[in-house]
Amino acid sequence: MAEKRNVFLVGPMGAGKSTIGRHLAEELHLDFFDSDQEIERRTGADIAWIFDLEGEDGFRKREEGVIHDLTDKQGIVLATGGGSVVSKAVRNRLSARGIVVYLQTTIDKQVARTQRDKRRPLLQNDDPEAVLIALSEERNPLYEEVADYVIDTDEQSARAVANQIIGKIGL
Ligand SMILES: Nc1ncnc2c1ncn2[C@@H]1O[C@H](COP(=O)(O)OP(=O)(O)O)[C@@H](O)[C@H]1O
Ligand SMILES: O=C(O)C1=C[C@@H](OP(=O)(O)O)[C@@H](O)[C@H](O)C1
Ligand SMILES: [Mg+2]
Repeated sequence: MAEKRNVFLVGPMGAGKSTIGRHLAEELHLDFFDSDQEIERRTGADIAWIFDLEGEDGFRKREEGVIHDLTDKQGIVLATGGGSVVSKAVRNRLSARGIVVYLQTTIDKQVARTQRDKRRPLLQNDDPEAVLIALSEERNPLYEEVADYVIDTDEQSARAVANQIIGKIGL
């Protein structure tokens, strides 16, 4: 049987990777994974607690390991965490193992979509917008580097974005 393709979603916090990924997997009849959820499942600890105990470096090591393991699979949609692409090993692994889709959005939408959710430790401070701007300067070139496709998520519902991805990637 022909190898089943994987779809990997990358992009910043609030781009909609976790939400759109779920819809995409449902539509394509693929299994859905989320690297943050998988880290929490394996450790039995939430992301904020891991950041507290192990720092961002500890979290990144776990994230890299989880993404490496999940990308061994075939026929999955994987929503990655927004910072995972900082690792070159992660970027290489995603490129080698599936179709990489960069979900793009504006800083304003990121702020609006993440402000009520206390689960993102990097945004629990006085000026989350400034953090998102700084991260975008560092990471947007990396999302672009690794992406096979770039999709704007600003003006459409999560389900509509999932359908647009399906149209573009031709799965
Ligand atoms: N296209 C969209 N339009 C409106 N709201 C969205 C869209 N995509 C995601 N959201 C909402 O934004 C929030 C963050 O989405 P999430 O999937 O967690 O993003 P990410 O995983 O990229 O950080 C959630 O409340 C989700 O329902
Ligand atoms: O951008 C980041 O560094 C992070 C993004 C989060 O995932 P989402 O991109 O799904 O919000 C999560 O992995 C963690 O809070 C760190
Ligand atoms: Mg997510």
